[in-house]
Amino acid sequence: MIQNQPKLPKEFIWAGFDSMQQQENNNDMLNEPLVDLEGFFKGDEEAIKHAAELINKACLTHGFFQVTNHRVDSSLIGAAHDQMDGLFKLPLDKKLRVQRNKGEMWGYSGAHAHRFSKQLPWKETFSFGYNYVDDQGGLMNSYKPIVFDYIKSSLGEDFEYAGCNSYPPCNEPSLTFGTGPHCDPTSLTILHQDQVGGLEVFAHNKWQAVRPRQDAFVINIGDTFMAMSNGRYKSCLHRAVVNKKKERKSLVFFVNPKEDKIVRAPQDLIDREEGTKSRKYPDFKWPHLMEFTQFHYRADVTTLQSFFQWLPSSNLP
Ligand SMILES: O=C(O)CCC(=O)C(=O)O
Ligand SMILES: [Fe+2]
Repeated sequence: MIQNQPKLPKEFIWAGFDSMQQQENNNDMLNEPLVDLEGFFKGDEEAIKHAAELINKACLTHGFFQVTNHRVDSSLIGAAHDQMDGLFKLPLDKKLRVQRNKGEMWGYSGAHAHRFSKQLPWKETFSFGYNYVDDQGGLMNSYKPIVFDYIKSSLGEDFEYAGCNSYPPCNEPSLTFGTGPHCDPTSLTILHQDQVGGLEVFAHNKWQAVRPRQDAFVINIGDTFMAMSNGRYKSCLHRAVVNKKKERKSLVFFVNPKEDKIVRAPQDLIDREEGTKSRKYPDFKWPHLMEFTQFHYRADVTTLQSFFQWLPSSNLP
């Protein structure tokens, strides 16, 4: 297994990459808003207004916040982590039976080696599709109303997929990344991390660590939501670093528009723009951005610009 090697194999070395800055000595903690949803669930108007203000400000600046009192039972979150732990502990030959091959969206993958040849991420992942079924108050049902309504009302039934990440300990953590710097191509990403820590967000011109909170879900804006808001809401630039001693795990849930819907900022939002009132992004459909980021390009800081350059040549319907 990769983590047992004394020296970092060269495919995993990201040194020289611009965004390595501050990898070592990164003690800054992000002061992201922690949004308490208790008042939202109780219908307390003042509390809802306050939560909306916090979220709005976070989305305008760095696209990242955490929510507490989300009403997802902690035992359910614990059970999801237990299941994930069990998956990663399986012997490699069993994991490889569900290997995610080139051109596929789902399955097990070690370092995404089937997609990239260099600057591999120091992680293992399981990716799977998720079809929403009413689970009578379970995990998905509980947070769905909060974050999904806007996307649903403007873009129809959402399409979702999920993943589990495991970042093994690494002998030379400052030379690599668990997940390199990127913005998610998604509409929204919802993540629950264990207590090890390693998620970092680029905010106020520096990389800042996200304090792990067992009781919170991390929410971040992705490129699709940024396009839908005509660039007002920032797609969150983030990365995951690794450490020498501890394995870290995260559960991640991606929310996206339905395949046939056109991603386009609403006209009334454009009308409210100052100055030229122009659209900042061409129209697109989610499957095209997904195709681009899954099979042609590793999501990074400039995914959207690169996508719009690629799109005309893609021959997609
Ligand atoms: O594991 C993490 O904290 C980040 C994962 C991530 O950014 C992703 O899967 O897109
Ligand atoms: Fe991400």
